[in-house]
Amino acid sequence: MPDQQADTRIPVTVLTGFLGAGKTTLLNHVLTAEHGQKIAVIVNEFGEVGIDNQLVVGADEEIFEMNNGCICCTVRGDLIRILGELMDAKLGKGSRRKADFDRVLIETTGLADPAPVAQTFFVDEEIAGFYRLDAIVTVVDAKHAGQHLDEGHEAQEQVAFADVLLLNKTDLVPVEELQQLEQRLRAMNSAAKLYRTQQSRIRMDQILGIGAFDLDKKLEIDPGFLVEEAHDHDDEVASVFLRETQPLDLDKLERFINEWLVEHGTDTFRYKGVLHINGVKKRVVFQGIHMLFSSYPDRDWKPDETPVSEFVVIGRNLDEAWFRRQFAGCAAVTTNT
Ligand SMILES: Nc1nc2c(ncn2[C@@H]2O[C@H](COP(=O)(O)OP(=O)(O)OP(=O)(O)O)[C@@H](O)[C@H]2O)c(=O)[nH]1
Repeated sequence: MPDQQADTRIPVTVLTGFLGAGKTTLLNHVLTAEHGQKIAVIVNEFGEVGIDNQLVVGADEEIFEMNNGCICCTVRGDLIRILGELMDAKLGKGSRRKADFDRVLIETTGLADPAPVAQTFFVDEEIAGFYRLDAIVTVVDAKHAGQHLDEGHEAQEQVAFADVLLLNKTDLVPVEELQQLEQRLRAMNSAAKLYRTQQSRIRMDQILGIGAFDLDKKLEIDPGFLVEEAHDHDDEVASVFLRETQPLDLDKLERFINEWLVEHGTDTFRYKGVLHINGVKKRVVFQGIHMLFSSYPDRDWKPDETPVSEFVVIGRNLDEAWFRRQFAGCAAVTTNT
């Protein structure tokens, strides 16, 4: 491993983990922690419009969104472009205003295979000269990981490629189940550091600046790592994006979601949104993963924002027309807020 002290390249942390595991929660910790570092963030979401960027704590200017596909395939060109622009901004070149940052954090979609993202830092010469991949941090949802690892190739790749595994949501499962899951994770990846977490809380020095990414080890796991182009995705997973300008009735929304989940909970990986709810002055954040969902008032709508509800559902066998009808049907009779 190269000497980290002598290496002046910008360290990059790739944050992965299956849908809803706790990546954005971790990102928010990193952005609010006292580490005295300036961090440029690149967020990639599955679906046309990002919800996550609205849920990341007050760091608007540093967030670069990539929403037109999955970071590991269709938008890898975008990733290279954004990294190039950031590099120019740091060096004071090009048309962008100068930006100073000490490290880069990339939050991938829950459906991304981290290998091609990591590959970017080795195969593109300019990128490799300026950035150093520090670590791949994978957040694992203790409640749902069993199912995700049984079903999908992406969740397995995310664990196999991790340098640090955060076994998160330990509050939701009994300790015996945690131990079994830990054994399963260890069997898949014995080299990664493994920490149990709640709300993705972890010390910054356990995930940042750890110099953990070791190319030789990754080549042992995946000998084609540096040359692979295509990889399989679960093609059946799709997303539906819903938007409504009329204020919504939250009870109606919860009723239709519940109705859907009775039959489709297993196939519905993730649903989340920022909502404009009738009679509520604040934005309402809605978070759902399989059968578990909750909503809470967040901050007031800003004077320059037009309140609107945006909601995304990600899963298999989604009935888009049904969702559109139901969502539109949640528009409430307006009361003054
Ligand atoms: N009970 C419990 N819930 C948690 C924990 N960590 C995160 N959550 C909740 O899980 C939900 C998903 O968390 P996120 O941080 O948005 O997950 P994510 O991985 O960014 O989700 P995607 O970007 O959609 O893939 C949110 O409602 C969090 O508040 C935890 O340790 N315990």
